[in-house]
Amino acid sequence: MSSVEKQDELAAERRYVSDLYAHLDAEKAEAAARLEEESGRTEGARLWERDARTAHWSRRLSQLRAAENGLCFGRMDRVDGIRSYIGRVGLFDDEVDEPLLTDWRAPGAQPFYCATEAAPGGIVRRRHFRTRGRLLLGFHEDVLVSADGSETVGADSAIISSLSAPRGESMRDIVATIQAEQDEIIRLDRPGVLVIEGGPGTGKTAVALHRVAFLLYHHRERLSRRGVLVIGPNAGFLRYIGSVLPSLGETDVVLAAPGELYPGVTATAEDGAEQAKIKGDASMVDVLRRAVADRQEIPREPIEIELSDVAVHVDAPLAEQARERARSVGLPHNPARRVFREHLGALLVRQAVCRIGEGWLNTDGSADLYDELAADVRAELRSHPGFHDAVERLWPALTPQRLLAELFSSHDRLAAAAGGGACLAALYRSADEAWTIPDAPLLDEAAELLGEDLVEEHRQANQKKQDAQDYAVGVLQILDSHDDHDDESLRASDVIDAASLAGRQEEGDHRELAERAAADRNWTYGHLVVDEAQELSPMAWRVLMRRCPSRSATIVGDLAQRHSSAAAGDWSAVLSHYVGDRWAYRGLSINYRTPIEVMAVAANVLRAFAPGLKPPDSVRHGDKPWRRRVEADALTDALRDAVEQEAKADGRSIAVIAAPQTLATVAVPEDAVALTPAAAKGLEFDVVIVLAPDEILRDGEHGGADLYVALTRATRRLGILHTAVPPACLAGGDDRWAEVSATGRAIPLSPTGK
Ligand SMILES: Nc1ncnc2c1ncn2[C@@H]1O[C@H](COP(=O)(O)OP(=O)(O)OP(=O)(O)O)[C@@H](O)[C@H]1O
Repeated sequence: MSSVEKQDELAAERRYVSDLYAHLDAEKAEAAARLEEESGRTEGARLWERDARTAHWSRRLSQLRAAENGLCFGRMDRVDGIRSYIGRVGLFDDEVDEPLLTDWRAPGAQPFYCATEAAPGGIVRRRHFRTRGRLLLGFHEDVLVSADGSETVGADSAIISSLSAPRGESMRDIVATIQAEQDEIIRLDRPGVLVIEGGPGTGKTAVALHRVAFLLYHHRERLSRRGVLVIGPNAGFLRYIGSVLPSLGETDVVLAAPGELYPGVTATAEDGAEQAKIKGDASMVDVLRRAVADRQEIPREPIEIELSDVAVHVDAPLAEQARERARSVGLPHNPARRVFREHLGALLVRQAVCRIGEGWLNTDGSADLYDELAADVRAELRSHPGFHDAVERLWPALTPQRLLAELFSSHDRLAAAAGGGACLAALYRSADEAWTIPDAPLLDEAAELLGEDLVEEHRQANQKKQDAQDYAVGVLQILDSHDDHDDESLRASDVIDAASLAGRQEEGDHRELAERAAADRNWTYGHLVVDEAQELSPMAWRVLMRRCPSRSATIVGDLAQRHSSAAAGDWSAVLSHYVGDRWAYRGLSINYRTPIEVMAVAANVLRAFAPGLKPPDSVRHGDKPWRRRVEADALTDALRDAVEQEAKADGRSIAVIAAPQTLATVAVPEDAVALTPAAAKGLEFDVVIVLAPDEILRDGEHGGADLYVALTRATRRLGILHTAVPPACLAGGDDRWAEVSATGRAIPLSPTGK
């Protein structure tokens, strides 16, 4: 295409895109007006109708607003002459009854992502638009089949220019440049569990999030009622990915880190490797069971309760009898407490009446008198502090927090909970220590074993909730059975379920779905996404699977990047317990983050610690990495120089990654963010400087994987500051490294001067 033709084409595309924005503005105005009208409606509409329509218009408005930047990002022309524009939302021209813009998730948009020169799939031309705000800056064109039928070479410049752009603080969506191997996974519309595995930078996170947007688009009613739970390794990572789904117009999503799996607790403290391994093991289910059983006590000495006419005694056989009765009903600990209290009370009443009537009360002949006396004793016991204390001591009401805090701070309780199995002494700690991340799944497991907290206020709250839900179920049934519907119209239960409607009945609960779901331990989600899934322990998987009984899940990870010693080493070990072998696996093989030069260094490290694994192939070139060796006491100065040098190029994000013990000894300049390899998981930066890699390798069971993670965070440049002879996996290969001018006190890399 000549440059004049290209200018004409660009002008035509600009006119089209400008019309699309005019259409978008009109739709936004319409949606805002309808939203205002519905939310201000106080009469003439039933409550559920108003809520449903408000939700509908509110969602449409957020989607239209989210589409503002880069509304339209491409065009494709088919062999039959039909032309489609692809964008963030679908727009339709009612006047001419034709689509103006096809939503990227619609089936009609798929060829835009999949057509290749080898398999053009009926597409002759594809254009990728470059935009800034509302402005169309230019386009890249792939001619997939030339006019004379011979295939021509297309360009992948759209993705290369997207990947070469500097990275900001948060991840961007990739709708404009999804690649064919990613598209196949995003659009995989099968129920059940899907595992996505791939090396660093292969787009696993991006693909999983776009898959959520795809599933919400196609199964909106089912999924937005229950929401989607996305689990990521830590708060920093969740912040980093947090704007991707909103930028795609999706908000019914809860993002949480493993330390937040138990509502009300936000655990960020790490455990030592030994503790984490014990706490994450599935055997903790039995440990907790024994810990609960251990709290159902038998007194060593009889407990005396002084009544007005007689003293009664809770001795071992009596307590044993009450405990067996309470255990036999099969309820969790807290609800079973009522059975224990009633049975113990009954046994004590019998004991009291026998003592009071000893010698004069004949139970055969004076039943009325016996009953009268028993009623008096029962009434007295009911409010007797001694009786309450005895019940509290022998079968205490327990919260998960109390159970765990009292277990970890008692050598005796830990020994009892071990029950002859592996020793739990390493878990000992004081009662007031902060919750650790591996504690969160244990708290949730404990909540299962203890049962709903049946103290009065909770009982009442639950009752209120149940009443509201019963009411809501009734409302929905009546509305659905009495309304006349044609097939196209909304039914009450299509747009709102009983739990949501009940939620809105409850006074003052105007929270969004995501907020309500995050606060409710019993909430079950429509779909689950687990990122960095290779890190999760069997105990964490139990909680997650409880939150997702439908087993509709996208699991994303890379076993080569595994840091945790508590996690399983293969996917079947994780999943077989929940879904047998009924899960699908897809791999990603192209690294979109790390330049070829940096990946060559990282691949050597991977080969050293996991020789069987193949590193992903990078798609683009970048700078050669640099390395330098300094004395340990010169590390801060060398780092300051290096950061200063890298910061000269404006707008570059810089990370310094090192083992915790190294970070503790250096001052990291303000222009850079300091991270351990574990905290750097899933993140990326324009420039990464790794300090003392030998320390990273030495730190813990998976030092090799940690170093591999650290080296693969760079999108442009990698630098390494050694304080010792480089480890074998980073030594040699001089042609792989850039020359660096050694300012300051640099010393030879190794004693041989290499
Ligand atoms: N199709 C694409 N178009 C543009 N950018 C892409 C594409 N696929 C991936 N990327 C970019 O590549 C980078 C790496 O993606 P992502 O973080 O999803 O990889 P990952 O496999 O989860 O990596 P890691 O395992 O290292 O955490 C991100 O900047 C992402 O936006």
